[in-house]
Parts: sequence; structure tokens; C-alpha cells
Amino acid sequence: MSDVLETPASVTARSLRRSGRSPMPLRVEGLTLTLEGTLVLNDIDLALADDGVTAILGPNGAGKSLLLRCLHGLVTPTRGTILWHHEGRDHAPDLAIRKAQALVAQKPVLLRRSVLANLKFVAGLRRPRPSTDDLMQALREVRLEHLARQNARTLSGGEQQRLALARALLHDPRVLLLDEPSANLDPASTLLIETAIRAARAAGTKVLLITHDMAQARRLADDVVFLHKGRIVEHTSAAAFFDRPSSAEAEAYVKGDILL
Ligand SMILES: Nc1ncnc2c1ncn2[C@@H]1O[C@H](COP(=O)(O)OP(=O)(O)OP(=O)(O)O)[C@@H](O)[C@H]1O
Repeated sequence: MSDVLETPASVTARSLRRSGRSPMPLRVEGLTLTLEGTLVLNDIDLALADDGVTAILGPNGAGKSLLLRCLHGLVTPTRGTILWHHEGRDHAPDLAIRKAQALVAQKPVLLRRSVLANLKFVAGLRRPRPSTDDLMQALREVRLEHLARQNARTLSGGEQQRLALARALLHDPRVLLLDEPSANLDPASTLLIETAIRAARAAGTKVLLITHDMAQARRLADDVVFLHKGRIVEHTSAAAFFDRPSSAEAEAYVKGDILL
């Protein structure tokens, strides 16, 4: 089983955390998922600190997205336990957990309304309710303010991803789960997303980040979970993972070799 990692970034984030937000560390034991007779997640044990950025890495089909969706409660495992510690007790990924978290999917689903209306919908659920000025500021941070009146479904792929991130951040989530948030983005937009991730982390938000961009993982991650064929092969600090991976699979992946 992996250990909860304590990193300098996690200490900084903790010291910066807004008061009144309860920490949300994670413990997973024996998580197994079988879909249509195929074992896609295989006996996963994992413990994560309640802050910092955890990168979830691994080749196509390794099980990264399904793991993220299980952790957020969108997919029910066949076996095993997932426990988020929240407000003094352990929770399976229930409604309380989903409300305290935000997941940005690989292909975000946006409302068939204007860009601004997509944010207003989320703002209506928040107390205190953010003002239209706050929402325009949120759009400015992902450089979408000039598209505020456009139908969100007509945005480009990269613009949709930026809007989805702005919408997720509006929830002020305790944990932000990101499934390839910059997969369609140009370099400038990738930088914007990374700046937003750093700001969220500095404010005490725990970030789980799936990415295939090794340079991005090096830039952002405090620790790395490396998955292969539905198993966690390594969970270690990002520095250790990139400098001296302990498994042949991780070494090959970092070098860019195809893993079968
Ligand atoms: N409903 C399903 N039935 C059977 N197998 C499935 C189902 N959904 C996903 N899988 C399989 O589960 C495995 C893990 O899928 P997952 O989407 O988690 O991979 P991933 O690591 O996120 O990959 P990628 O990097 O390509 O996004 C894949 O081999 C996929 O084909």
C-alpha cells in the first residue's frame, strides 16, 4: 500500500488553506472493477494526502479515467473500499463528497446556453451567490470573457475545456479531479490551465490530474500514481518518479516507449 505523501507544497498549501475548509485525505483498499467480464481496475490500494497535485499517469487503457470516476462516485467498483475523510468522518464517494469536489471530464458536458449562463447556473447553487462581475472575472482568468454571450456548445474543444475548468473552480472544490484538462489546448491555453491549477493548489485545493504530457506532470505534480493494466505499479514523489522510476514499466513510459 502507498503511503500518504507529505511534500513541501502540501505544507505550503495547508498553511494557505482558507479557514473552515475541512481536509479530505483519501484511502482506497482493494478497489477492483470488472466491466463486461474484463478486469479494468485490479486490487488498487492507495492513500493520498489532502493537498498538493497528484498526477495519475499511465498508457492508454491503463484505467486512469475509470479510477478517477470511481473516486468521485460516478462508477461503483465491483469490490473494495474508497474512503474520503470529510468533516470528521469517513465517507464513501457519496453526494456530500461529490458536492465538495469537482470533476472536469475529458469531454465536458456544457449546457446548451451561453458561456456566461453556464457559469450562472453553477453560481445559483453557491452561497453567497457570486455576482455577474465575479463570473466575468472567472471567464477573464481563462480568457473567455469575449465569448460570454456565445452558445457554449459552439465553442472549440479547447475553449470548452477552459470553460469547464472555470465552472469547476466556481464550486470552490475541496478536491479538483481533472481528466486530461489540456488535451486539446494550444501552448498559451495550456499555460492558463496550469496557472489555474497552481492557484487552486496554493489555495489548499487537492488536485488529481490525469495527463499524458510528461513535461506538464513534471511542472505540476507533487506525487505520481503510475497505472498499468489496471494496477498501480508505482506511487511515489514526482522527483523520484521522473529521476529514478523503480519499475521497468514506468521507466519505459517516461522514456516514451510503447507499453503493451
Ligand atoms: N464499459 C466498458 N466495458 C468494458 N471495458 C471498458 C468499459 N469502459 C472502459 N473499458 C476499458 O477499461 C480500460 C480502462 O479505460 P480508461 O478509460 O480508464 O483508460 P485510461 O487509462 O483513462 O486511457 P486513456 O489514456 O486512453 O484515456 C480500457 O481498456 C477500456 O477499453
